[in-house]
Amino acid sequence: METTRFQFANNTPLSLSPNFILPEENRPILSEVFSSASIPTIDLNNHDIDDLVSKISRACEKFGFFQIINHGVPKELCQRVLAVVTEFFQLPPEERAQFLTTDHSKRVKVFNYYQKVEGQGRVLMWGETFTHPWHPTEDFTHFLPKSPPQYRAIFTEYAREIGALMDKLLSLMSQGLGLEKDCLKRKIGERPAIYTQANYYPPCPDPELTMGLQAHNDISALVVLLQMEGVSGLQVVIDGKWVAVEPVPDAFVVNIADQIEVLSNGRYKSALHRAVSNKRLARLSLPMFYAPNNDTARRSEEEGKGSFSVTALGVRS
Ligand SMILES: O=C(O)CCC(=O)C(=O)O
Ligand SMILES: [Fe+2]
Repeated sequence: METTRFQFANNTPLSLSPNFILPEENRPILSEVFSSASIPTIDLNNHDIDDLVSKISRACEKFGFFQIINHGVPKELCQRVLAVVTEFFQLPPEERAQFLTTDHSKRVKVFNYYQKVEGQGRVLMWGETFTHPWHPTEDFTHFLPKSPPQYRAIFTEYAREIGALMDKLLSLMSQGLGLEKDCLKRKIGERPAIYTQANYYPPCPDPELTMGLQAHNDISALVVLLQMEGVSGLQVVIDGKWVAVEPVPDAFVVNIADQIEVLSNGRYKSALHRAVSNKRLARLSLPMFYAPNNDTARRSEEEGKGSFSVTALGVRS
């Protein structure tokens, strides 16, 4: 991937300046990061449904993160979506800049994450993010960029596949909680809030001084993330230690986000994770988020079930 000329859309010079350098206590200590051996890779092409449900359920309970292979989404489509999103980040910065905004209500935007550091103000993360809605059944295409020209067609096809995959995962997770197959999906509700967030991390001369994306929990319900092969960066906390989620060929990373943690009464874990930058190579990650819309979340609250809590599901922690 051509990276040397990468420029942020917001024109911040990409150099190890104080804009990007984190205070020592916030920096990643890469020598202390473990390999991903402990995060399960689950084969979805398993006709023994009880076995599959139990593998998924155990992964959700113990780690909140796992990878899936033989998931049914064509490899060639995954490659095309990564390629076209990469092409988006390779557009001249002024073209991407038309999507720059600090207005968080905007549904399509390019922005840069930052960390607020006492005494230092904002420290920028070493990456640029492009977010927009996706939905397999509703028309979202008018939200998508016209350039690169294939973006809309490829993303529409990809969204359809990921929508079907999300349904399957939600059904397996519901069964793992001892619930009806469609329970989680019903509870998350009609017209879910569905958005993607493409994260582009240029190579960084010293990844120990910066962060691609600071440690966070995802606030949605469920996430299916596609990452480039051969470039690592995603890390998750397991038993108090940072563990690398190395790319597995033709796999998606799946993670439980906050809403399913609450819905499952804490049985399924929303794990803390982050992305570090890479010294030699640019990295692209493409998480697809699935969440209840604001009305569903508000209604649940008004019905007196705590925050978006569904102890009403009868799940015991
Ligand atoms: O870059 C990654 O792999 C992590 C992305 C992520 O956690 C997010 O966008 O919420
Ligand atoms: Fe995340």
